[in-house]
Amino acid sequence: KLSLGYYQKTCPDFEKIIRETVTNKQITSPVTAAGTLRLFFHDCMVDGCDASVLISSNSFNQAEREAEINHSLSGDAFDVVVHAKTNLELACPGIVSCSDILAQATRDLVVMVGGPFYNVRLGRKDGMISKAGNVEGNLPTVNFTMDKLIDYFVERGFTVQELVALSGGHTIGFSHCKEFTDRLFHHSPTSPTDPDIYPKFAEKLKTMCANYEKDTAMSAFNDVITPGKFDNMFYQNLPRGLGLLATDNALDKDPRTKPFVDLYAVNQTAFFHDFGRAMEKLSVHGVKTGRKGEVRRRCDLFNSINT
Ligand code: HEM
Ligand SMILES: [Ca+2]
Ligand SMILES: [Ca+2]
Repeated sequence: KLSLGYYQKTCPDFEKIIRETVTNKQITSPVTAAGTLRLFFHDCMVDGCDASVLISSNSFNQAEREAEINHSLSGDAFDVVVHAKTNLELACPGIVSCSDILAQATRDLVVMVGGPFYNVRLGRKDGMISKAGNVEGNLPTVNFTMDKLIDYFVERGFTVQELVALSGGHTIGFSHCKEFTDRLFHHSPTSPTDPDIYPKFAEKLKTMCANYEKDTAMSAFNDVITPGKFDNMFYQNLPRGLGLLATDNALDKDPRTKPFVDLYAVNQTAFFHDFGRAMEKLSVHGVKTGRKGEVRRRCDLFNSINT
């Protein structure tokens, strides 16, 4: 029920307004692209791509943002959606859903930092539920075994190859120390540091994260070589011991995923093609249309709360 031309008649400047908004935002805050890509993933995997992740909590409802894993979502990512919504409400009030804004903004930001163009079909409605309790178990974490990670994606309709391609999202952005300190300090009784990590890289990370329990803001790039550029460097890093997260490193070890890591490391065109296809699929994951949702007036509030 979604279509590329959904707003052609009702909001002809939709594409232009989003493109201008994200361009301005990404230039002033270069972390926006990575933050928005992760925000979109966290939205789509919890109750579909319905902007449920954007809802603010109130005294009656603990929204998805309150879930521990979502505390580290980027403020700039929420911000770019709000800016786009404001500009769109001025041009065509009450027409464009927040879930469509997030999907389209994510694509434009991926393209802006060098990634592939892919089609974003439009016509999503915004969800009417956002509960912190729905988040746990619906998003993957770095302590997942490869069995668990594969099950997680396959249960949601994604293939192992799509798991590897989507993990390439970690070619941009960063992670806080607590996401990889187990690999630095508590790997095993005989070797506290994971021997898979290139030794000099491990030393740098250990110095940086030495006080991670107090200095909780400390973080490292997911792709140390080209952290701001969307490219296939993420896959080239893995066999060199430059993967940051345990789950990313594991992609290069497991025989089910390694062939795709090897392919994407030598063939950026294949990566871009597969990432684009997988993003098209992620972008329609569990979408709501018709009366299953609403077009929110404000992206952080259900309409019922304003009336
Ligand atoms: C495969 C399972 C995945 C796991 C276990 C995982 C885990 C993580 C973790 C722990 C962080 C660091 C968060 C922080 O400390 O702030 C992160 C960041 C990020 N993730 Fe994932 N992720 C996964 C899949 C994905 C997918 C499918 C995408 C998108 C296609 C994605 C995009 C990102 C981005 C762009 C960042 C950087 C965010 C920023 O810089 O603000 N991740 N991920
Ligand atoms: Ca959602
Ligand atoms: Ca990169």
